Amino acid sequence: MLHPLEYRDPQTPEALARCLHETGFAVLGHPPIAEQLVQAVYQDWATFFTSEQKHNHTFEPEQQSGYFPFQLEQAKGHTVPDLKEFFHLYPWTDLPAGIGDNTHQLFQQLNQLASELLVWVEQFAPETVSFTEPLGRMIDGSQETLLRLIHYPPLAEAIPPGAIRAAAHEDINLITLLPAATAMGLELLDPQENWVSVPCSPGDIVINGGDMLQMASGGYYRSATHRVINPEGPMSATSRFSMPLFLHPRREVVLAGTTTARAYLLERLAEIGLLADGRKPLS
Ligand SMILES: O=C(O)CCC(=O)C(=O)O
Ligand SMILES: [Fe+2]
Repeated sequence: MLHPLEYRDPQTPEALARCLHETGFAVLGHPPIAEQLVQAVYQDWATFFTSEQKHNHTFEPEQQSGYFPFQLEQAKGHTVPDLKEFFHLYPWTDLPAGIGDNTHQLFQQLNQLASELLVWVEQFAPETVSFTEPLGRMIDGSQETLLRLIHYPPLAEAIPPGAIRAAAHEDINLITLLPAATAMGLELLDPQENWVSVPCSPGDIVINGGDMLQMASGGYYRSATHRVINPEGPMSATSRFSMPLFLHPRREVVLAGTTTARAYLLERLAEIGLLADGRKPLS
């Protein structure tokens, strides 16, 4: 099911649409993104997460841009915080010192690839599915799209009960492009409710549909539930890095009916309490 679809294979546009319909997930092999670029970006951010300067970039709740520290404390209520720290980079976010142009290049290249994939997704949707504007264009010039650079540190000896690297969730946005992470751990909940491990060969890109695509397609495309599980054995002493690009439409784009992308996002953020206390991240 999750065999990589080859970017250049003429069957791939249709197969990608089918995967996003059936499972909400696909893996793209040999995409037009240089693996060296991905590795260079991982290197830069590994250095950032190691240095104490990261604390000078702590996010502002209003903007949701910047560094989100690892949350050691036991969270209130039912939620246990994920075992991760991360940085949210929007097109307008200032890069921390030491982060080079590679990160901007990767952002731009992934964004361009996403436009192409969205054209395929629209082209191979059934005629009964109509979008309010061409899907590929919804993300043009969007200031809401963000690259989330994530560091999952080695597991501590005592982790809070139930805490995992990333708890089961769906992404809010249209689609997500995820260059292969540095280690395994990503799992997808398939339509039969089984957790399936998502492969991550270096160079591949994992694609998943989000809630906005599900809504804009009247439910045709699935927003798949996924999570990142904790490693076992020697791997638990190692870090894992990943960097999903969450593609968001421009804020005024109408997703369905009269709901704009902005209104939908605010609704979702209010639901998860983000607007109230600014602690929870955006996906
Ligand atoms: O780290 C990963 O592989 C996935 C992360 C993820 O799903 C998210 O941040 O929304
Ligand atoms: Fe996610």
